[in-house]
Amino acid sequence: MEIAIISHDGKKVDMVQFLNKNKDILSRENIQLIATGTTGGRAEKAGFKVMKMLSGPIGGDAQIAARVAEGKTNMVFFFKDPLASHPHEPDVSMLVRVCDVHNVPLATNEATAQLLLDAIATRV
Ligand SMILES: O=C(CO)COP(=O)(O)O
Repeated sequence: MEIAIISHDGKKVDMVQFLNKNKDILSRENIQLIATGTTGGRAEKAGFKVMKMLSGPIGGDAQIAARVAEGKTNMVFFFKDPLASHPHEPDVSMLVRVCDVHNVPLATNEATAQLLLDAIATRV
């Protein structure tokens, strides 16, 4: 199962904490992590194996959306910062839309991501 992790700058610390908290499941052999560039770099520093795309503002969200559309990415954890504006908002909306088009689970906050991860923990 391929899980994409993405976090806006204001949520990167939360994302790393979330990853560490769920290290057991996220390090399983049948889970592959992919990430936007900067989020992926933080995850690598925390010891995770991650396939990094471009940074979000220069196309990383779009690359992950393409993988969702191609059926390669099965779940998306996108810790959005609702209190900041983002120049690449069209890419963010596009990713959300593509997840809906393809019925791919998308968590836009930590609480939802935790529920999704707990739901698959017994299956992967
Ligand atoms: O901007 C982002 C998502 O829209 C995240 O990208 P980075 O992980 O490269 O910062």
